[in-house]
Amino acid sequence: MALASGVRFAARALLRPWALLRGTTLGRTEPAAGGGGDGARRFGSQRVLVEPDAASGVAVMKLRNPPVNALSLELLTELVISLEKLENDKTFRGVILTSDCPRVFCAGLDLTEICGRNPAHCAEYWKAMQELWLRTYLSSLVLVAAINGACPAGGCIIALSCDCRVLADNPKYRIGLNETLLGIIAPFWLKDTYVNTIGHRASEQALQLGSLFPPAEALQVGLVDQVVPEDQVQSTALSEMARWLAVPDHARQLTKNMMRKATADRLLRQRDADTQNFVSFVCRDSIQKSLQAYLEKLRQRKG
Ligand SMILES: CCCCCCCCCCCC/C=C/CC(=O)SCCNC(=O)CCNC(=O)[C@H](O)C(C)(C)COP(=O)(O)OP(=O)(O)OC[C@H]1O[C@@H](n2cnc3c(N)ncnc32)[C@H](O)[C@@H]1OP(=O)(O)O
Repeated sequence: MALASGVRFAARALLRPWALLRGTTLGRTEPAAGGGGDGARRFGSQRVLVEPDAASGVAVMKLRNPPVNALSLELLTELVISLEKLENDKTFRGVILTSDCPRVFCAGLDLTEICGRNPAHCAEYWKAMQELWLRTYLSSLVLVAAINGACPAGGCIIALSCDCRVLADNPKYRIGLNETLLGIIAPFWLKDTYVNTIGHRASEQALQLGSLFPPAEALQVGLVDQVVPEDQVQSTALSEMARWLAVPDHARQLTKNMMRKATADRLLRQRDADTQNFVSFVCRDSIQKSLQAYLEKLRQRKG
């Protein structure tokens, strides 16, 4: 499923400089750990490790931005570029998205990218976040989230943009859009993604409360599709992938597009306005103070 040509062009124009300037070593290949079947060769970049298995047409894409896979500008850029590379390689039909960091799938936006940063940087950062959501939400590939750690806010959005979600049964691995607890709010396209997944009333309540659901509740509300013991997350994700790949790609992709295009188009129609809203919102003194206080609280937790 091709993204709107405008988005594709924008993505290339938007991302190419970062790929060059941000010191990624895209395209570096190395033998996959444990051989990986027919001599599969891992590739990726500094913060995203891709383990492709050409025989099955499935790649595992691991977020590798310790300690918590905070969505830095570099990680956002490298995720989009790695996903685009897999989409352009017709060998691959599905991607399992998971974390290489212990205990955390993804901590959401890297708050240091919007705390104390100038409006121009916040705008650049938010465009990269929009791009990652558009790429994952509309991807022609089957995307399965193997959630092997905490998954708040932006991490939850990445998981929700996948076609299905498998969560490790660990009460510390909570998932949800907790923005209100930071004194901020989820933009409309995060809200739309939530509503499309768990329904309006559940989203209305969870968004206002900033709910972070433990596995059993996440399953019950429909935020995840399966909850399994931690050591079965990857194997379960593979089984789920096989179920989705049993469907002819073209029919599945057209159906996915039918279900998701209206939501994505809503952002595409007002992408600049959304960026301006984001910048003017997060650059407010009161919001900056909230975010700084939240970051401080995070840092003190370890003390
Ligand atoms: C009226 C119209 C308005 C229009 C509105 C327009 C739209 C406005 C949009 C505004 C933005 C909306 C979108 C937001 C989405 C987000 O993602 S916001 C980020 C939310 N993320 C979180 O709340 C997660 C915070 N982190 C944690 O809860 C925990 O770190 C963890 C559970 C993920 C992991 O815990 P643990 O393993 O114990 O690690 P820690 O010791 O907590 O952290 C280690 C280290 O990482 C730092 N860190 C953690 N999270 C982040 C982060 N998100 N960003 C940056 N840094 C982070 C943490 O401070 C520690 O740092 P030090 O090692 O102490 O330096």
